[in-house]
Amino acid sequence: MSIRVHELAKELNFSSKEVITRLLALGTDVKNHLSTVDQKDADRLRDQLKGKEINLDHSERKNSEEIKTKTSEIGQEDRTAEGRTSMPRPAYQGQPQGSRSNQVHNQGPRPNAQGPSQGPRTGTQSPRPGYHGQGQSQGPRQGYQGQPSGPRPSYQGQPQGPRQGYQGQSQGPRQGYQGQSQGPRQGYQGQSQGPRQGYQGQSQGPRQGYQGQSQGPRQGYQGQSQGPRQGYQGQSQGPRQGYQGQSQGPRQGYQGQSQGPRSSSARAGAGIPATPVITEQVKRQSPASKKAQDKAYERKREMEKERESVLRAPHRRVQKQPKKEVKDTTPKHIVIQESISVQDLAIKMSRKAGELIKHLMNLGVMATINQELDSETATILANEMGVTVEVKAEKSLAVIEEIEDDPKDLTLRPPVVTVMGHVDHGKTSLLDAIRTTNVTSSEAGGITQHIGAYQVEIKGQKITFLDTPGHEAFTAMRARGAQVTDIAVLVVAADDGVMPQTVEAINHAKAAEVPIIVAINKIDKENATPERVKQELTEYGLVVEEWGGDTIAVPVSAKSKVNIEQLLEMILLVAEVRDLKANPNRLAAGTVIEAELDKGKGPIATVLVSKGTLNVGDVAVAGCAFGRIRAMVDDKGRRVKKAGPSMPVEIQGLSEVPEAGEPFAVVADEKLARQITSARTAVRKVEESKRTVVKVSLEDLFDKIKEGEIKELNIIIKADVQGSVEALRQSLLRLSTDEVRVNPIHGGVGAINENDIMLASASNAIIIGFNVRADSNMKATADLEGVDLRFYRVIYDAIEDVKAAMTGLLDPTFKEVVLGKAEVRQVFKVPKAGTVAGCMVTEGKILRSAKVRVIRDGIVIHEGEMESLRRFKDDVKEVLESFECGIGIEKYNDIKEGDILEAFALEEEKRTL
Ligand SMILES: Nc1nc2c(ncn2[C@@H]2O[C@H](COP(=O)(O)OP(=O)(O)OP(=O)(O)O)[C@@H](O)[C@H]2O)c(=O)[nH]1
Repeated sequence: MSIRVHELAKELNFSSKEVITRLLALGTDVKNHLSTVDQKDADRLRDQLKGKEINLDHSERKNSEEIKTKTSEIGQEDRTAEGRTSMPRPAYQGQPQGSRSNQVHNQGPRPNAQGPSQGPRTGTQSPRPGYHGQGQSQGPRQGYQGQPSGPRPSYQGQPQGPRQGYQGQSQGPRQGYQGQSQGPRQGYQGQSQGPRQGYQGQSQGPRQGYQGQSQGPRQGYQGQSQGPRQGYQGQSQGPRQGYQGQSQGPRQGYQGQSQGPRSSSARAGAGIPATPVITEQVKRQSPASKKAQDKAYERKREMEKERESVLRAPHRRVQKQPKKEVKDTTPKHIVIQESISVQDLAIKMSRKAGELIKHLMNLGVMATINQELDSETATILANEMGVTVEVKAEKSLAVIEEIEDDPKDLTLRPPVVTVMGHVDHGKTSLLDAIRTTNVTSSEAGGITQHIGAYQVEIKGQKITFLDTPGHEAFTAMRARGAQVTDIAVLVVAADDGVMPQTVEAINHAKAAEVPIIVAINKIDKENATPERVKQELTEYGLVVEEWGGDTIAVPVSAKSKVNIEQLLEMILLVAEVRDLKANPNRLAAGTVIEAELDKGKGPIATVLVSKGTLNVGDVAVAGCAFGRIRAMVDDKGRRVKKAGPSMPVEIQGLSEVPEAGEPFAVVADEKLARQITSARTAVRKVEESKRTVVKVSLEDLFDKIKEGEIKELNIIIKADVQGSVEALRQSLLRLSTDEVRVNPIHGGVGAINENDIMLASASNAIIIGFNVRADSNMKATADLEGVDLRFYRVIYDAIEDVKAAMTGLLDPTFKEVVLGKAEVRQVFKVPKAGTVAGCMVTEGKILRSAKVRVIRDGIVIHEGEMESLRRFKDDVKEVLESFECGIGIEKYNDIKEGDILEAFALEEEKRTL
């Protein structure tokens, strides 16, 4: 009856592998655990193992010394076909005497086994895995080697306890162990002197693995070697891997009496185990060995702790280091553009925005996180914080680069005309007359649309008229940087002559360096005196041709449509002289004339093409708006697909409503358009935050002159009477020097109005008010536009200030601060006290201590001290807005109802130069 290997193994309480080995040793052919073994072979194995079992039982009750004996006996019974067994063992040679894997004293023929081996083997002689020999081992040790007479992987020496890998005086050949084995074995060589793999007992040649008394460098164990070793070394002095008993060389792992440096744990003396790994075997060890082992264990623990702390220490340092590095990595140098927000700067500097704001406060700048800082402020701030700054003006996307056209590509384009003039002089009528008297038959029947501009054709040539008459719109557009007008038509009613707004218009056109054609209108009227108009015009630098000048003046009647064509011809003539040209074959660019949000069409904008040709389908950018042009309509309401230079068209397709006066341009694609508009939005934000920056002021005039920024000081003079305007103008003109020319671009009678501010803004001028005021709205506008307003009551003061500013000596020690305004509602004559004005405080507050100024129709008629301030019958120190009060002015009684009393104080001001 046969039995399967695994069943037999189970029965014998062995592993299948072991059973297979044993069966093979018995000559039974088995391959694996499923192989069948016949009854006879199984019995043979059973018989063989019977004795061993007895021994095993017995050995469990013995101490290690006995165990050794038992194992020897077991070895005789040949559990592993090695030692004294008669079974062949692979790789064994010589006379093995030491313990080997599971076999001691085996004598049987083994494959390659020759001679009595004494070297170390895998395992020991004790009933421990891998232990054999006479090592006097007392405790379980791994890799321990006392004074082994044979080399073993790991442990060698005088083992006292059962150890893994221990080999005492083993004599049998073992795997990896070579005691005094003399027979040729694989891996083992007892007293062999030749090179061996694995153990070599007393060999002297180079060996791999163990070497008994070898002195050469060895891998693995070396008995008395003296060289450096890896692992434990018994008495060895040579280099070894694994354990070495009394080694003196540097070793890796455990070293018995070694004196050399060791990595990992080290044990003193021979036979002290490195680690108590095999707990089962601890039971068997003697008290002495136990004590020694405990000691060793404790010591090892200590060493491990030490080692751990050493390992941790640098780790901790490594963890801390990055923190330090984070601080150190704060940039020391940054590159910024011309402006940067506090937040962005903080990010660039790797600092907190709050920190920057704090520093800014220390520098006297109150800023929010989103506030844009100019490069100068940002540089000062960063320097304060130890960071150097490089300002790199990157090419801004916000500005579409101007492409210079080749002169040969340029062709004549129609002139763009703006009609200006005084109120009611007939501007609108003239524009209508021109539009309706349009001479082209081809356009007859076309419904004229008001899209902000229109074109007329005369003698085959076109003229573009901007629909919004007046210099206000013209200047407002200029203030936005758009100068679309080529020629100004100045309408002067022949029956009225040159009026204040006529003068304004002349000055605005001159400031823009736009040629003027005078249309003397209403000549149909009986009281029309065109000659007087021509006469008056000369006073403003416009001398008509017939009087030897270069100003073209055409007498017209808008109402009767007289001389309209002649006017148009004159416009063409001037245009011809100006040689107005553009390149039609390029991407279009121009200006937004008007824009609105149409309920049906969305954002619509009338644009005037200045160069190139605009096509439906083009992607256009207008200010901060962009989009693909869906449709275009001309001034006659016709759908068009193209619009060349000087042609006004209404376009649809923009993302939002752009502002009038903003430039527009066609770009390559929507992506670029999007980039440009987002850059412009950013720029706009910056500009908004910089709005308060004064363009030119008397305070910084000297600096700007010095820096060469200003070569011309533009001044607008507003005075109570024309005589004062003239007097101031002449005096200021005389201040011109080689470095800077004083240029009074406009002078007029009356209060400072929005047009003055717009002109000043567009022309970078300052405004001098002589005996006139600007209302609070105008002041706010001036502040917004960055226009410097100056008020004087003495011409000499005004002259002196400008002079001082030009020479860098301006000393505005006192600055006037308007405290409040009161409107005179009633005037009382009080005996002895004089005239008292019953007022309503309309703005701010009136202080008793303040100075007071009497303004009538925007003109300052008196300035003096306040004599009394009363609420009902009580004297008070101040009266707030919306309260009534009585004001008496020192030595002044000419107060009238409707006058404005302005309370002001003079505050000392530090010079800013
Ligand atoms: N007799 C006569 N009257 C004219 C002539 N041109 C305009 N008018 C009249 O003058 C008045 C003012 O004309 P507008 O065209 O409104 O003048 P404006 O300059 O546009 O006026 P504002 O829009 O207020 O600035 C109207 O009543 C017109 O009829 C003209 O050539 N002859």
